Amino acid sequence: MHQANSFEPHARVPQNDRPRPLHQETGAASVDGPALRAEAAGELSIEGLPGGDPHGAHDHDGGQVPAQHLDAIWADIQGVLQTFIQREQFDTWFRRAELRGLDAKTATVAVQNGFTRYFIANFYTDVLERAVSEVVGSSREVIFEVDAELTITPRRAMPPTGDGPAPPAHASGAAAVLPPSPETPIDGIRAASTQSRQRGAASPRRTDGPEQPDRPSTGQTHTRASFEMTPAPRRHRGLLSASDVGLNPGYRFDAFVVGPCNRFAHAAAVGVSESPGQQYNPFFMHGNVGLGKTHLMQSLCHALLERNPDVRILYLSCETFVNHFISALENGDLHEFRNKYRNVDVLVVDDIHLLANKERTQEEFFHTFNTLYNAGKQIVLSSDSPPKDIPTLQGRLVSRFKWGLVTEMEPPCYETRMAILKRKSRERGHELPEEVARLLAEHIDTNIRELEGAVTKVLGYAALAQRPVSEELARECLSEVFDARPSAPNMEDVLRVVTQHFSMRLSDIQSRKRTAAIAYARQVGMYLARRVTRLSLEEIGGYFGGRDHSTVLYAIQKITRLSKTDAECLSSVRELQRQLDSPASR
Ligand SMILES: Nc1ncnc2c1ncn2[C@@H]1O[C@H](COP(=O)(O)OP(=O)(O)OP(=O)(O)O)[C@@H](O)[C@H]1O
Repeated sequence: MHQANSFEPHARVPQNDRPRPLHQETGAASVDGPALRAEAAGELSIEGLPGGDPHGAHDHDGGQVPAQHLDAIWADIQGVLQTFIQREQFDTWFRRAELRGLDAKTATVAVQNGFTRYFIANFYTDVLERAVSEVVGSSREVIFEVDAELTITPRRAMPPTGDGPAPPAHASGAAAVLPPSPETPIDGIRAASTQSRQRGAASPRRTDGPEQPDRPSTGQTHTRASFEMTPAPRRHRGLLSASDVGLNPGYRFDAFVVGPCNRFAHAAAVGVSESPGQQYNPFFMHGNVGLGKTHLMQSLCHALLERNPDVRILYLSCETFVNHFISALENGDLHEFRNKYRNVDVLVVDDIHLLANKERTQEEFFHTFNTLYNAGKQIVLSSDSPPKDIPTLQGRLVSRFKWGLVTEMEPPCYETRMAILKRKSRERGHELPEEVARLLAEHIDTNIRELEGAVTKVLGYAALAQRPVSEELARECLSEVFDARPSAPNMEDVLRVVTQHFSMRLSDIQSRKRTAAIAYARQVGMYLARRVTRLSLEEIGGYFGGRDHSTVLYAIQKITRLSKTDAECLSSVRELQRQLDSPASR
């Protein structure tokens, strides 16, 4: 059974591969590349920063950094900011901002409106100043100015809108050339949503819209309109251009290996593709990462488009929906936003669990859902957990998500793993020897993406080394899978030892409850999480019921203090730390 929810943060974040602040990683990084860097580093130096200031954040003239360097410096500051805060927060508050001035004492940051200034000044000054300090090498007071133009003009230097925080630039400046991954969007549409958001000119603010009834007036299948395609002949057939992913040509039903773990979801997806907007509406798939949700959703889209190339499919991540909505609110473009989302035949939203804790967006999604549903349009959703387990999801959305078909994708059984391994190696032009397939299937049992990665690695390694694919070779190149090296403790371990030690339920630790005992256990957990993982304060807060970074910081400070003065606290912390350090006790 899928159990991810209990140990997952409210927003999914990578644990161990977070980019470090740029100066720590490389000592020099810039979107503008080595030329600017060399010029700046060569000419200028800054007090207290060994090796000089990579950006030339120091000038010859009155302490002001020359304007032509500000964009590169800001791009780096944005990169560091993205390692401190979650991407949605970054996108909301900092993506459009610009650095307008930098001298020995201050950094002047322009933002698009007074509300943003108020919000950043009140809630993000600390992180912003830390990021500035990390990049320029010493602290500056941040001063804000408002520039309404930023609402509509594109940023001069914009960090990439990828799947995660902007990766740090590497000192060498040489990017590794990798083959396109099967998950690489093929039509480059991903950036379009951001651009269109920036293009949107301010128009009169309209935050109200026609409300939809809370439930269809009678049974769903009778009252909804039947599924009729909106006649919209288009030059480019495929997903609507507001989609933020392209369809991977390999993600089709016939490339999907069916086993007991996914048989039901597969059958339902085929059913939806054959009669959209009917019995499986909405179609809600949930399961852990890498189990084939995206593959199935995209197969469904391919099949729909093959049947009718004019079908209007909007396919996007929940994050994009949230960002578009916030942007529409800011720009007073709600009307256009609603037009876009409510005039489709099929709405596919990946990672709908990201609606957690976003009240206004949930409200908007509720109305989008109702409009489409009542018009007989198909809604397809994927999530890491079932509707009822998505934290703070409004009851009316939970119930709507259950109206159609909710299905879980489970980890594949051994036979399915074997079949997938063989299929993936055949797709790459090789037959995996039986004993190698067995070895991989025995050791990689929870994530099909990892299974696929292992095939790629083994075949690639064999080709490079010009050796036959064998058990020995697989063990050699997948040492991380086979070596029984004790792994570093992760959040799951922290939560487990803390709940056991204090005899508490995980749900209590993650709840809003503030009784002294629960709050104390929670604080000890946050303290340990900071010591044994590389997660940011924000991320740690996510695992403790969505607490913010200042709550986590407070907890860490409190337990640090207490463990110096209170013997009981010290003994608890020591015992828990011992358990976390010893894999056998975890
Ligand atoms: N049953 C399957 N048959 C063949 N390939 C599969 C199957 N399930 C998953 N895969 C492959 O595994 C990889 C990961 O699958 P996918 O991206 O669909 O997972 P996901 O559940 O959407 O994960 P996430 O939640 O991380 O987005 C893809 O390359 C996909 O083609």
